[in-house]
Amino acid sequence: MGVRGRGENGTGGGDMAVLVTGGAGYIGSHMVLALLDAGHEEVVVLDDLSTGFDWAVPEGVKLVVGDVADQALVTQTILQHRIDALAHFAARIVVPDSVSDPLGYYLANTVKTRSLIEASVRAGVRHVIFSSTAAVYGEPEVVPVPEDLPLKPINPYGRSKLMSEWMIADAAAAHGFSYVILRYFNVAGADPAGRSGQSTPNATHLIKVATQAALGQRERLDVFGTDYATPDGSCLRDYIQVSDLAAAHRVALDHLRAGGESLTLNCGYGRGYSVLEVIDVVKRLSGRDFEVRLCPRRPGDPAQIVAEAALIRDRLGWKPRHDDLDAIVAQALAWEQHLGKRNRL
Ligand SMILES: NC(=O)c1ccc[n+]([C@@H]2O[C@H](COP(=O)([O-])OP(=O)(O)OC[C@H]3O[C@@H](n4cnc5c(N)ncnc54)[C@H](O)[C@@H]3O)[C@@H](O)[C@H]2O)c1
Ligand SMILES: O=c1ccn([C@@H]2O[C@H](COP(=O)(O)OP(=O)(O)O[C@H]3O[C@H](CO)[C@@H](O)[C@H](O)[C@H]3O)[C@@H](O)[C@H]2O)c(=O)[nH]1
Repeated sequence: MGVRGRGENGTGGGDMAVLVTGGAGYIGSHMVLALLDAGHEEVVVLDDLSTGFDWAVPEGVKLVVGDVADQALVTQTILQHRIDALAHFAARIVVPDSVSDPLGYYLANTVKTRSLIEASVRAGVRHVIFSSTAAVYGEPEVVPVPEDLPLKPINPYGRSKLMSEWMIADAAAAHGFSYVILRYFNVAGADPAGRSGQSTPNATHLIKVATQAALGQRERLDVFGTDYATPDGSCLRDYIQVSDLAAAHRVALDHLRAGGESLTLNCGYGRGYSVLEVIDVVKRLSGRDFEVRLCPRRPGDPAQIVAEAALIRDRLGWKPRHDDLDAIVAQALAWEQHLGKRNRL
């Protein structure tokens, strides 16, 4: 372990590079933009394009198309591009899918992460940033949820991510790399400059689905459950804007490269909105009154999940700049319109 090398076609210069797995996807593409905007030019994306898009990777950024579990490819990429840090976004991400296909999720999110971490550590990666999720808390007894609450995920997706968290912490202790595990709450919105957004055609995320309904791309919106123990009976979520989340990764990278300690941090704003509140905002901002159907609960959904959001500000000095549901929904609507035009071309 710990042997570094350099391939014949290295990125060059003294700077080390970041490997972003899943960088052609929604959140990963925003991290690539955040790194470029901050002047980190040495970024390499590894993505199998299963849910991502090659056009989401900015020009000039190297895209390696392949699987994170392909250890030969990972090793070659790390050595060739002098990678010292790994930001691991690649995963399957849909909670109800994980309930119907748990083995697929444990393979994609746990087994493949094990393979990636092994290859990365062997090739000399020093720092790991891992995309975890609020789903590791399950149905929390305390809201807002602090990081040290007992972890009791209630769906295979959350368990697949929690196992990876444990694996990364154990491997870091044994092999001497440092890590930041970021537990995202509900990620939404788009790059305010319109360079990227949530582009998966069959995405299941509430704000995406609601904006598609508002723009006439879906017949209606189904609300999954109105009998929860919440103020209006629908589920409460803490929606974090995607560029704010990307900025959290950037400061996490700076922290680790400066020799900072390993951390596990919530990424949210600390305030919950109900499904019905979100729908109202989408209707108001779009000016469209689409059909909303009240449906039974969806399997695997916790009633409410809101971040205790102080630790990341304290430890990383992270300051959100887009904590505003109206702005998040407006960005999502603008991105959906952009995609609509793009698809008609
Ligand atoms: N979107 C959210 O609200 C949310 C919340 C919490 C955590 N997360 C986590 O954030 C990360 C990114 O999610 P996203 O919303 O950007 O999803 P996404 O589907 O847009 O991005 C995932 C990317 O990973 C790629 N990928 C998947 N499996 C791969 C593999 N085996 N090898 C190489 N590439 C692979 C896909 O092609 C895609 O580009 C995931 O780890 C997810 O669990 C997302
Ligand atoms: O058409 C829809 C879509 C969603 N919802 C509800 O809206 C809420 C949010 O759902 P969704 O946007 O699908 O996100 P979550 O299931 O909360 O999961 C997201 O947020 C988690 C962190 O909280 C991440 O781990 C997951 O990857 C990410 O998909 C839930 O109550 C859903 O039941 C609806 O009522 N109708």
